[in-house]
Amino acid sequence: MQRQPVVTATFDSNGDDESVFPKVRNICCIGAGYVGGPTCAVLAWKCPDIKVTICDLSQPRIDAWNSDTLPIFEPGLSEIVFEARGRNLFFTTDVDNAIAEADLIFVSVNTPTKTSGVGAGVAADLCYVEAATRRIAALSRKGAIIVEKSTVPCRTAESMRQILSATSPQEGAVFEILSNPEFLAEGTAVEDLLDPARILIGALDTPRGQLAQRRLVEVYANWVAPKNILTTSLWSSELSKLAANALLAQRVSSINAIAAICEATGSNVFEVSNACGLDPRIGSQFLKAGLGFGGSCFQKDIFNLIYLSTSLNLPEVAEYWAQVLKMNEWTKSRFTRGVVKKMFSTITRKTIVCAGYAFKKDTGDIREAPAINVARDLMEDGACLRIYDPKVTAESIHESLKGFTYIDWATASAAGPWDLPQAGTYTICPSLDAALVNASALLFVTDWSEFKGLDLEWWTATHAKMTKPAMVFDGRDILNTAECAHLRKIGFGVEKTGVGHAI
Ligand SMILES: NC(=O)C1=CN([C@@H]2O[C@H](COP(=O)(O)OP(=O)(O)OC[C@H]3O[C@@H](n4cnc5c(N)ncnc54)[C@H](O)[C@@H]3O)[C@@H](O)[C@H]2O)C=CC1
Ligand SMILES: O=C(O)[C@H]1O[C@H](OP(=O)(O)OP(=O)(O)OC[C@H]2O[C@@H](n3ccc(=O)[nH]c3=O)[C@H](O)[C@@H]2O)[C@H](O)[C@@H](O)[C@@H]1O
Repeated sequence: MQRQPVVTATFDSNGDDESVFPKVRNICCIGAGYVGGPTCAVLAWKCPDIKVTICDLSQPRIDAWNSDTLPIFEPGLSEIVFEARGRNLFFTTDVDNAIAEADLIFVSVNTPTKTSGVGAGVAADLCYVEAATRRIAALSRKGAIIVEKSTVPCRTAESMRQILSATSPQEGAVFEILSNPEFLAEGTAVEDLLDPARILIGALDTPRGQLAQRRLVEVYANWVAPKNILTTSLWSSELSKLAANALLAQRVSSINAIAAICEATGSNVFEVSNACGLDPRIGSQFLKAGLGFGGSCFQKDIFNLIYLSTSLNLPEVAEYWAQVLKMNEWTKSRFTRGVVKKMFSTITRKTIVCAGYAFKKDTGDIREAPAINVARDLMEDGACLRIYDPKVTAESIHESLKGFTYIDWATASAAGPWDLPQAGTYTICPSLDAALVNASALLFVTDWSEFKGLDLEWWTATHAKMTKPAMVFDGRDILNTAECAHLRKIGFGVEKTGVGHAI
């Protein structure tokens, strides 16, 4: 029998019978990534009466979630997963069954920037959101509350609604779409989820939309204070997520622009940002100058905003946001240019240590990490790079440096200074101490806590084993003013991003 689409019944806004969406008991999360995994693990931990099934198409990812070594590193996450897993938290590749059973479905799939076709390089690729929506339409037996967790362009819920209306074969299935963007930051995901600054839930202003919104509010109310749960319209909620990331990224680009002025004028960007941040109208957060922002979202979400502005015929708005990205790219390359310049304008065959590779501390994620640009630029200039990061896997470093020659640690560590057969190579090192033997320069590229507060003895021993003149380039505010002075006394050349030499 041919399946008949149920067109109007699925979004009938007059049906405000509470039983349409009973209290949430069974949640499915599509996408077991950096957002879906931690978000729904915390939800399950906080709501033992709700069954939470996190599903993904990737078998290795689900296997890792079901193992002792989770696929992502987040402080505090494993304890939560180990406690809830098997009780009311489940990880599976059986996406279809999880959808069929659920009364609320989070869509937490990836929304990367398109790499080809219309909008290539700027527009969000919604193919994963659409595929998930079509799966829900096909399999949800009675309908469900569908929650956009992924970051999506404004009005994506409308496209999802049309797909559900046109393709759901289940007679009488009732769907409602909410927007509930995620604001967690990697490295502090568990903290952010347990004590969120706000939970944002957007819904249509219809009785059914409001009912669905109430159901999701009830879930969060298990651990989030009511004053921190914000309800808005669907479109405001979708746009708020893009706006929040754009505003945060803009602050980072703004302070990096000031950092360049500081270096040229002999001032100190950390003193400047402290002075500015004490004004409560400005605030102190997100004013740390450095190597530029990385991570999977800031760039992608600003591109998204640029594409939206352009398609709304607002070229000046698009240009404004494009400048934030331009400044970020310039910041990353400025750092590398500074390194080359200070090392007598040549780094060919010089051993340079890249301390950190993740886009920020407390994560193993390297998506859009400034370290990748730095590593590639330095190798193109002939450096023999030694990379050390406490959490990033060798596999992902290799993936990000395809096309460059890898030299294993045994070979690299046996070679003396300038002894490597080839310029422009990289090695992954077992520790920072080991990496520094015979190195010409140490670059702080990620703000790992273990790089901070290294004592005078350590620095003296390090200077002794490095090739002279030994240089330290601090791109992540690792060294304070007193430490910089101590290091110079020992004999290091020290350059800190955003800090000009006193005149
Ligand atoms: N990474 C972060 O810190 C944050 C990300 N976001 C947003 O959340 C969304 C997800 O981001 P991440 O978790 O970082 O991505 P991710 O790439 O780590 O995870 C997405 C997962 O979805 C799975 N998937 C894709 N299509 C599927 C389908 N049809 N059925 C089942 N599984 C499917 C993929 O296999 C992948 O494992 C994005 O829109 C992102 O912008 C929002 C806030 C923070
Ligand atoms: O949508 C997302 O993916 C998330 O993006 C960011 O979170 P995240 O990218 O994980 O990490 P951030 O702490 O925001 O740092 C982003 C980048 O900016 C850099 N940064 C941050 C702050 C600062 O002052 N200076 C600075 O250079 C960091 O080193 C890092 O490379 C936002 O902070 C989250 O609210 C949002 O949910």
